[in-house]
Amino acid sequence: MMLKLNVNDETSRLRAVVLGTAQSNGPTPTIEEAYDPKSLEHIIAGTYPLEIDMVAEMEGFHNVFKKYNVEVFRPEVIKDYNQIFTRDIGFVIDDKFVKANILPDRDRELPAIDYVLQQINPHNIISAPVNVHIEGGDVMLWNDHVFIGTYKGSDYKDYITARTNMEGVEFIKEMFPNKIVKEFDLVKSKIEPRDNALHLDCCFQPVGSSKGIIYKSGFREESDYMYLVKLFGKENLFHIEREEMYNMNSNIFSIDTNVVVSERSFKRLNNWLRSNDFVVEEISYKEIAKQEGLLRCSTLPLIRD
Ligand SMILES: NC(=O)NCCC[C@H](N)C(=O)O
Repeated sequence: MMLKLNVNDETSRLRAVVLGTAQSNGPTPTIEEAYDPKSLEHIIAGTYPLEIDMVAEMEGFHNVFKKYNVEVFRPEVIKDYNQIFTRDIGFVIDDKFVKANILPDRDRELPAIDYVLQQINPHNIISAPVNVHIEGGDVMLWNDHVFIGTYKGSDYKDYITARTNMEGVEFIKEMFPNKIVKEFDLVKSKIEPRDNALHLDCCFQPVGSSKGIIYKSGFREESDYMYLVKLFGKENLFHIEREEMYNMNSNIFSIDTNVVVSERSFKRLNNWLRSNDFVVEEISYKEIAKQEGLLRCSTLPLIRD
């Protein structure tokens, strides 16, 4: 049976997804090996998460998918390799699977889902030229729109936390001429996770059919933030603070327009969601959060209604 890919937004009823794995995550990385500032912070502090705890957290996530009868694919396990954040290794737009051109430190992750790609019509798989950098955490669908996080600074190449370049934005425009592609210039830091929007989903994400979660200071340009305010309406955006951004509140995950998986410590956000008639499936994900990724980052949706 071939997979009939279909993703047009972030929140329609989910039918099939790739969920990353924390199995054989490997030993705690060295300072030199870290490729995001939050992992770095925990490596230095001696609080880097343990595999056994992260595996348990991902099982909790998997159980929510089972409850909602979502078909779940897992990557083949590579020995001692981090494969938690499947989101970034590729993404689906409409019926096309776009292979990401990811950070070289992470380039073994994509071949581990080859068995999934083999169930997709090869005409629907897109590869980008080598000058294109793009990761799935920066790509977000909103009906006619594709939102893309990028970094426009001339020092782009110095930032290991800048993962999507303007060539990546142009590539998506060329491949999807019928979409309105809007890029967002994100703040980046190599050393302070509170001032680093690693991907767009670390400072913004739509929920439901008309709402969104946003961290204003994640955007280098106020006009980019204003674009989303105009599109969604200010009253529909839940604004998070610096510490909430650091804890990754914008990185929850939607199973349906009224069902959201969230971290149980996100009290203020979860209350807002419930008061707006969302069903909030609360799970524990605080250990994985130490690696500067959360629930959206751990998933790669293949089919939504
Ligand atoms: N979409 C995301 O924000 N993914 C999180 C990736 C975290 C991982 N430590 C990285 O730096 O690539």
